[in-house]
Amino acid sequence: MRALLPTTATLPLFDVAASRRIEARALVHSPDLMERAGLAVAKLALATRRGDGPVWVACGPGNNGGDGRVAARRLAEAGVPVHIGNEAPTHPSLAIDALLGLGLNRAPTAAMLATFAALQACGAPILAVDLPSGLLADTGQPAGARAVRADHTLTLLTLKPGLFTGEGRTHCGRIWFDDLGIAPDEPATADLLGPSPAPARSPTSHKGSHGQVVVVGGAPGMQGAARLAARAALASGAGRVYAELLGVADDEPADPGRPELMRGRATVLPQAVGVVGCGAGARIADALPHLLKALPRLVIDADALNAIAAEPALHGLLRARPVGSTVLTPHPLEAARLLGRDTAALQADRLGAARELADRLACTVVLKGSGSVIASPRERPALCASGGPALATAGSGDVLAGWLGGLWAQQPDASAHAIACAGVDTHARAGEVPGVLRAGDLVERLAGHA
Ligand SMILES: NC(=O)C1=CN([C@@H]2O[C@H](COP(=O)(O)OP(=O)(O)OC[C@H]3O[C@@H](n4cnc5c(N)ncnc54)[C@H](O)[C@@H]3O)[C@@H](O)[C@H]2O)[C@@H](O)CC1
Ligand SMILES: Nc1ncnc2c1ncn2[C@@H]1O[C@H](COP(=O)(O)OP(=O)(O)O)[C@@H](O)[C@H]1O
Repeated sequence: MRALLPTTATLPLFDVAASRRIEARALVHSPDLMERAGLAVAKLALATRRGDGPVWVACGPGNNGGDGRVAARRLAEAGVPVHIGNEAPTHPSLAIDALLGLGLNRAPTAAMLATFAALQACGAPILAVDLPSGLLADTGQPAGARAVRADHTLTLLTLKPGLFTGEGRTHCGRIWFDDLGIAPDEPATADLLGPSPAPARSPTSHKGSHGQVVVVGGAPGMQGAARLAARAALASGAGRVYAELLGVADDEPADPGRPELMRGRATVLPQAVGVVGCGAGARIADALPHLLKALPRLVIDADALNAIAAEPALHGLLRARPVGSTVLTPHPLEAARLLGRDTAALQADRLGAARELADRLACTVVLKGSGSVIASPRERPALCASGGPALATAGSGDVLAGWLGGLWAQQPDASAHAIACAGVDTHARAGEVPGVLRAGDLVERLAGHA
């Protein structure tokens, strides 16, 4: 058993169907899985209970409840007072949520919701078995009005996508993992990203070795977004970074605070990686047909995504681009516009939505937000569990777009999917600070990583 985040390597994620197949095969040679699960829960309970009061174990009707009952027995054997039931004992030292796990298949009943509420009100830390009750393992969405908000979640046998995306992170608390001694014997449903190394820099390299980026955006009043993207591209180590600022006279500097940045035009930089759309306003729609046809590698963000959503003709140009040459970085609202649905429906299945969008537009899609999803046609999707609410501030998405463009400029042979996986995770890790991280400061933290 181990605490999982921050991840130190890429790890496999398995959805409910895959987890059940793995479990069924494992049970043939290891029929004592539930004993192992319960023992692991009991061990973590001993480490996380607060005080000497009884451990409350709330057990559901299925095997999740079975795990809870084994844990209760093990705790009792260790001399810990245990209370099994749907109502809290007096002054519990810990509450174990063993109500519902992988078998959640409908909105919780009123009686179940009442037990959730009692868990939440009992005053003890909550340890969820496998996943917080009421949370769907595939999507990280509550199946009904509410799911348990645990302080710790001990996930068993496999890691499930819903722990890390959607509402997963708010419900799981600290995530622990015990594989119960079983090695998964089928390909993962998705990858949970580990850390990525910075691009290598040869001792004899020069700026021409590290590629070019052109950021197209910065309409009147929104230059900051384009400048943040350009600064991030520069911080990644790109050799030359140009800003095509739609709202700034040609003889003005690209960024008075960052003299390394240059003015430039995508039309005369045919080898540059284009980072298109940051603070670009509606005018970007006119430039997009040329950009989509001319630039060999593109990161498309913000207003450019909205322009594409509004103009079906641009879908055809996107789809006509070479495989692996385009990354789209929508936040949930932008992704919802591109798919023609509402944000809540999109968030209800982030992994599915990102895959659908990637297939429809033949692009790599980074669906941003807690548990960013990276999906590309014919690739296994990836989930990023790094990052946190310090990134929930204006401009952090512009920084991501520029960072991806800068990484790609330096690694022209890398696929869009590989660049997106590496860049999203590094950007998110740089954002793991208490409080809020201003986007300009995020760039400085990223510069430390390059
Ligand atoms: N069988 C084993 O050896 C192992 C089992 N494990 C545990 O088993 C769990 C899966 O067990 P199950 O497949 O029995 O599923 P669960 O125990 O998660 O739930 C299934 C039961 O809950 C009911 N239910 C579903 N949604 C409900 C709702 N909204 N309100 C009220 N009741 C609802 C179902 O009708 C069924 O009776 C895993 O999450 C894990 O905790 C793992 O520990 C791995 C090993
Ligand atoms: N709670 C959070 N947890 C993890 N990452 C977050 C969170 N909130 C925001 N982010 C990240 O911050 C960035 C915000 O991007 P975006 O919404 O486009 O902002 P902006 O348009 O202001 O630049 C994305 O990379 C997103 O994944």
